[in-house]
Amino acid sequence: MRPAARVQAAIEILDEILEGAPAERALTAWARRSRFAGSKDRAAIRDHVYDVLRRRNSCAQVGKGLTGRSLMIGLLTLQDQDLDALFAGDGYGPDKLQPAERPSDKAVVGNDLPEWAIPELRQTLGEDFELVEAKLKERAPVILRCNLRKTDRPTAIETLRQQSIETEPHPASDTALTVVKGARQIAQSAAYQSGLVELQDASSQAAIEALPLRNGMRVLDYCAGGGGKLLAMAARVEGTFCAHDAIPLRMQDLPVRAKRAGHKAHILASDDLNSAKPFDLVFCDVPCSGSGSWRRDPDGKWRMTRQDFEELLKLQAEILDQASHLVTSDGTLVYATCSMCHSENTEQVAAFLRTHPEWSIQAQTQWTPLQNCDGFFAAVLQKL
Ligand SMILES: C[S@@+](CC[C@H](N)C(=O)[O-])C[C@H]1O[C@@H](n2cnc3c(N)ncnc32)[C@H](O)[C@@H]1O
Repeated sequence: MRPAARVQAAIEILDEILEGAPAERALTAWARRSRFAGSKDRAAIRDHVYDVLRRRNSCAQVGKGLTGRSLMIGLLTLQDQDLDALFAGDGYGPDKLQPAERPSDKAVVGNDLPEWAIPELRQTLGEDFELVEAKLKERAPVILRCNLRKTDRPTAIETLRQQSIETEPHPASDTALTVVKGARQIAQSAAYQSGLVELQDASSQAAIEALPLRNGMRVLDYCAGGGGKLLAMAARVEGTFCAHDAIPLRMQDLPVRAKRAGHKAHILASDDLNSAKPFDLVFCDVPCSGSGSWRRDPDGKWRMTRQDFEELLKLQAEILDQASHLVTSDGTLVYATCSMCHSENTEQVAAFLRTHPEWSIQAQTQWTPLQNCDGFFAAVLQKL
């Protein structure tokens, strides 16, 4: 496909997203009905769509409208691309640019955040708010976790290099590697397929590294999902690792991932929890706004409403309370989110402590993209 045809494809996909389709679904549906497109075309179109979603307000402002076409005019202007060459009206490219569509001044006012999130983020980030907001417009780096059960970081770097994937150590965690070349080869590489490395952001790895894990512990990942946090914990110590999720289907890949990594994960249904022995550590990676990972999932940023957010806050408090009953009398409860919103993090922990005076905070950490990682929050709570 020529660059202009890729732009036209992005316009059509963005129109579907604006009508309510989730971005991933719209991209997949387009790829299915466009068998002529190769993997490079699909990747380029995806980049256009995600670049727009990261800066939707700015693109709409410069492109003077909230349609796929205006957003792409805005994006390409912000990227200093030759608009007339791309909107030439030939082949499979978009129609010629009309005089009224000429973009407005590139100087953008305002930000690329939903209204409800602005006070939340300001409260957490203080004077870093503008810097973090600017970072959220960028593409996120690809980060790997080297699996300490199978390798160490220098060996993983060398093994990946032999497979044409260049990485460098990430300062946030002793297991984290930033991919600087060859990101698209990772899933097919022997290093990934044999479980030497996993995809995981550096802040999640740093949060796991800071936990008081010891050999022999019984650990429960209460909101396990795909099991990323469970696998990262199991790589660090010998113990019994159990996984639970309110939607068990979300854990369907976990057994295969655990096997690849050389661990065992015991899947527990909600009913099993009632009769389970207490756990030394319960990790709650609760459902959240995802504001810390809006670089990776910018669609999520525009989908959540204030009402959704308030419902999430209630659910988070319920999960924290339920999970606290599953911990041994001297055990550890970890509350984590991939959010930078005040109400989801420190406020949520403070509210829990007010109603559960038998718990105290051992550590509470907020990561932000200014540390070259996704925003993430973890509070380690100990029973008194
Ligand atoms: C942030 S995701 C977990 C991601 C996962 N820990 C990982 O590292 O891949 C939150 C998970 O919580 C689950 N969840 C939602 N409500 C829950 C509840 N009441 N109890 C337990 N899990 C719940 C969701 O199904 C979702 O998989």
